[in-house]
Amino acid sequence: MSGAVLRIENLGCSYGKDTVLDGITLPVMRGGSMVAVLGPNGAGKSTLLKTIAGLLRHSGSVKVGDREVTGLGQAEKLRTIGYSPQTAPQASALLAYEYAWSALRAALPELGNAEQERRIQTAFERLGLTDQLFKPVGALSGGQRQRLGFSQVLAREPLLYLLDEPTSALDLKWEIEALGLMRDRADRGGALCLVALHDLNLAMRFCDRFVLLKNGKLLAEGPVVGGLTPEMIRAAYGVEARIETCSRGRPIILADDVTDQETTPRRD
Ligand SMILES: Nc1ncnc2c1ncn2[C@@H]1O[C@H](COP(=O)(O)OP(=O)(O)OP(=O)(O)O)[C@@H](O)[C@H]1O
Repeated sequence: MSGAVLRIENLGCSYGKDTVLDGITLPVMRGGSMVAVLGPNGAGKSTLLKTIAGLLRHSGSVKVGDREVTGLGQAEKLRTIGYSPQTAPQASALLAYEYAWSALRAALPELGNAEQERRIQTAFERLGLTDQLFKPVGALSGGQRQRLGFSQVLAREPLLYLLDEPTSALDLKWEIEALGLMRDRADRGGALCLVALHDLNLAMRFCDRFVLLKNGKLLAEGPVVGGLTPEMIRAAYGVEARIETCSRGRPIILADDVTDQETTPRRD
């Protein structure tokens, strides 16, 4: 594959009889971009990322470079696509370092020991895990475990990152560090990153574009700054929100009230 280019056309995906993605067509996405995948619970964000990762059968087309993702072999997929699921690594007796190293060895055996070690150490340093190297995965905190899962993907240095809520267990500092790292991979490494997020302010701060899903359909897409509007937020989430400018000149979203009658408890 020559570069990080992703083409999605008329994508559909079902679980049994239930259609959960329907007719999703997106503009071509290229390396250097970080795209927020947004939408309420159950909108289809994880399903979209899993489908792009080639993990689910689908209709329509998902092309990574000039190849259908379903046509990529396992080794090629692991080299090209870094998919990080919503759930952090399961507790186990493996040491954190063994966990990361065995995954990297399986994905990129051609790297050799020295380069594998260098990449893992770099990823651990960037994610503040150096002190946890020799701890069993089961002895890590939830946020440390989530960072460990992320380190495994970072160490592979793929062209395409698919991160499903990578900050859900992280504290304020590590939210900024983790998404800053991804922004850096896009800006300086030419990677393309799709990241499912619930925090719209993190999306506004780190991503350049967004894809907004609702009920498995594309509600809107575009540049985050100027493109994501209070009307879209209301339509997607049933929440009244304002977009204001903070003292540093950055846009900030303030959520005021739930407006969706179906999800507002009656008081009478
Ligand atoms: N393995 C599965 N089998 C059947 N239905 C599923 C499965 N996984 C997800 N779904 C359904 O598909 C729909 C989309 O789920 P998905 O996990 O993609 O949503 P999401 O936008 O990532 O949600 P959340 O914000 O809650 O993580 C939901 O209605 C969900 O119930």
